[in-house]
Amino acid sequence: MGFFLFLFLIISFLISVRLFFYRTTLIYRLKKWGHWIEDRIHVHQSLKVPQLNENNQENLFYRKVSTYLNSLSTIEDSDFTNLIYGKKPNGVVLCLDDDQTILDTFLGARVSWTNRVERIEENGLCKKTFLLKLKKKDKRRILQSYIQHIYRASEDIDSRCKELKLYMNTATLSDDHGSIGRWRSVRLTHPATLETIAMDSDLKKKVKSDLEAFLKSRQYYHRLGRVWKRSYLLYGPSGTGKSSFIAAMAKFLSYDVYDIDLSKVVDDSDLKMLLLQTSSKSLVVVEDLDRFITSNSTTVSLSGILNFMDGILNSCCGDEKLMVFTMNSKEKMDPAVLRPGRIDVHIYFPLCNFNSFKTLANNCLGVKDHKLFPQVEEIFQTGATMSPAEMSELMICNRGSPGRALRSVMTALQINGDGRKSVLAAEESSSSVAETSSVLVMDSSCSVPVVKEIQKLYGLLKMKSSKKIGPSDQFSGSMDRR
Ligand SMILES: Nc1ncnc2c1ncn2[C@@H]1O[C@H](COP(=O)(O)OP(=O)(O)OP(=O)(O)O)[C@@H](O)[C@H]1O
Ligand SMILES: [Mg+2]
Repeated sequence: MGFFLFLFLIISFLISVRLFFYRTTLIYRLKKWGHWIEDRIHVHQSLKVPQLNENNQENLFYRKVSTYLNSLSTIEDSDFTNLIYGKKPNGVVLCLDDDQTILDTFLGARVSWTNRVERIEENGLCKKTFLLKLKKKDKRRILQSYIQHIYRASEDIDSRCKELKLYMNTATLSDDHGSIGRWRSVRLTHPATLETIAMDSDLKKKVKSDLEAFLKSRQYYHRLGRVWKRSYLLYGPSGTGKSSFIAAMAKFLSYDVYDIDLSKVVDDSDLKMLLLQTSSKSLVVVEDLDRFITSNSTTVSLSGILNFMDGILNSCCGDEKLMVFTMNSKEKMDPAVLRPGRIDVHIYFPLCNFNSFKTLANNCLGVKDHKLFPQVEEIFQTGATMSPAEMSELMICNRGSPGRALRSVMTALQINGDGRKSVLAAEESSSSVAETSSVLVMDSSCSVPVVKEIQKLYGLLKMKSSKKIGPSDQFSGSMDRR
């Protein structure tokens, strides 16, 4: 009995000591002393990573080390650190303080980094250096792979926090800030994401997984001896979300967008030059390709465009590229333009159906369900439809009252419905949904003239509704329209 009591007391004592160590900073202190003693026993080597090289130019490795160190979990656990406003909205990042040291471990070796900042009295400038200290015995074993690890990790972080850019080609060479050769850039601020695009949910999933598979297939493309690129054709009536989808794709992939305006391209070789000046991990976009090809409104020849879409030059302008072309209709297109390899994925953007209406109602009005939904569904069943652009603007104009917004959508659909029925009946026979291993095709009915009719009708509706709505609604109701 006495023995068990003694054992119990010993165990309780040990648990209390352990709790005491962990609840206080003692364990932390002990670890620190342990490291201090270990550091005195081993021979260390120090390596400097200066911010500037001998020509006073930026040492890019310094920036990579900085990104890497600021992402380490040890910085979160350090005694003190700086909180700095980050690139992402509402994002705050941790940042090493001057002369702060943090620890890192790699392949079982412990290394320390010190953020050395020397102030130069004469000119008041600072000389910044990262000082890497590691055991001499670990140096040969880990240094090479540790440097590669820092490179990879910082590039990964950079691509995740990257600010996306939209490049547009200019008619002449530009030396403005943010320009590269003939490309001029602005921040890509389009708010569309794949989630906000009203689109058949299965198709959206297929596109997402196609994009994800593309991102992972570097080895595959290289083994096949093919350029790591994929081409998409987005086609459908005006206002169905093709341009918004491009912005959403760019965000999903974290790629910059190079938007080529063919009317500003002088000739075939000019088009080649533009392509050569694009970087990898980008989306190269040509909007309204059908208009340029069928109306000869560009000085670029058809063969120039075909070579641009799938020529030898593609292999010289950086890997990992998506090419996206938009059209209202592909009917009058030369089959050579659409052949696999030039276009891998065809995505049709249809006018609204009940499902896309629900997505738009959720986006624009924050309404997931409403008592008027069954009536709207009935109207869609009669074959009435309109473009998502028209529908979302009707909703935005009336966003103060979801009921009024839905009624205005219903009225627009009803007035238009009779006219569309005959069009849809004629087109239904030709509608199909098909998919092959490399090509996604979704065809259904569309007719641009009808969209124009709705635009006229929409003008009338807007006038009517603007009489009832408040000043903010009137403002958005008078938004510029195509
Ligand atoms: N499928 C959609 N889902 C969500 N919003 C959409 C959709 N289609 C259009 N819109 C809205 O309508 C507006 C116009 O869309 P967008 O410019 O992407 O159409 P488009 O197909 O590129 O038209 P165009 O052929 O005339 O260039 C966008 O601001 C977007 O908010
Ligand atoms: Mg567009």
